[in-house]
Amino acid sequence: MNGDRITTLLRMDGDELLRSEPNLRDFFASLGLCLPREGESATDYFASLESGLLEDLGIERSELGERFAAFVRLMDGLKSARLNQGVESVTIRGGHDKDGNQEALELTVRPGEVISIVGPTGSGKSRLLADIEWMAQGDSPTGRIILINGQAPEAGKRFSIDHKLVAQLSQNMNFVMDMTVEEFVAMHAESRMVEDVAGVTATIIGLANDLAGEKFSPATPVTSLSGGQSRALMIADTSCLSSSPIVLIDEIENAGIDRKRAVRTLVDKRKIVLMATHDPVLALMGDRRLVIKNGGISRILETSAVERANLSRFEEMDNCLQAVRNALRRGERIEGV
Ligand SMILES: Nc1ncnc2c1ncn2[C@@H]1O[C@H](COP(=O)(O)OP(=O)(O)OP(=O)(O)O)[C@@H](O)[C@H]1O
Repeated sequence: MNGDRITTLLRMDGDELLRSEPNLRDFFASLGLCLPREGESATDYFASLESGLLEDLGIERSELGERFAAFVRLMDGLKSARLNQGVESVTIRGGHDKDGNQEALELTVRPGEVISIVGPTGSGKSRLLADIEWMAQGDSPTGRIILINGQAPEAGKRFSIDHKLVAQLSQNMNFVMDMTVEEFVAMHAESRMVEDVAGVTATIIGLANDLAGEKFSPATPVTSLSGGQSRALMIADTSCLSSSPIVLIDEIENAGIDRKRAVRTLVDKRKIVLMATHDPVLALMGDRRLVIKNGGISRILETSAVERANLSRFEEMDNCLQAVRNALRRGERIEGV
């Protein structure tokens, strides 16, 4: 289909390539590679990579071109999919908290915004996500009303499974099917009618392995994936295959996956992202944060410039803790910190 375009991209100067297709940065990052330099085409770059490095990364040189092509097709497919399906805004019209006190607010969120949801355990963060997922119309325990483009969605849209407006990544991923990872992802890719099922499947599994601490193979049965691995697979799958304009993320916990990278993978300028979290770094990645107390939204805070400036410091602290966690998982002593 777009073979000429792929050939052109492969021959383009590295700098120009990344300027015209900034998303390709993710392609190189997902393989653990640096970016091609100015004056160097992707083809030249692939040819110049050291064999030892490729071996370490577990990629054959001959696969690089195919993977590149699969990524470009995926990117083009997503662009042409009607990504936001006409969703210009989501409005949360307040209901009441657990004691019946009114939640006096009307909050409108637009594509490109990332909203974090914070609050103590049991305060109602998941409930808020569920209200949005099911586009509550005063018929949930909170009495909230969710509007799409300022209007109540038609019942058909609300309960449609094929054209879901919302992609929900929930806390528990329980696979019950007797399938390998590859079969599972391929089945999903087929159901989304992508052209290059094998390429897309390889891209998703590659991305999931980048996010997961412990690697898994395409032949691993989905039922034997760990919590973190299945979560990583779901994140990669959602980011590559979901065309839903609204993405809900319920706590990317510390199950050994690269949480910040996972969130960056899911955030798309054309989507509305709402994320419940207890993690300060993830919370501050949002443009605004909703503070939930006793079942109601008690405050809406815009992430301030000072908080953003602090974020890099918190990230450093988080990286340090993450290194300790990883060392602990590897069975090492934690003495040299
Ligand atoms: N406004 C409300 N009115 C009545 N019940 C509510 C309200 N908000 C939340 N609940 C209920 O409170 C319980 C806890 O809420 P929820 O699971 O959303 O908490 P959470 O903040 O996600 O907790 P955690 O951080 O542990 O995941 C649920 O049973 C939920 O349905």
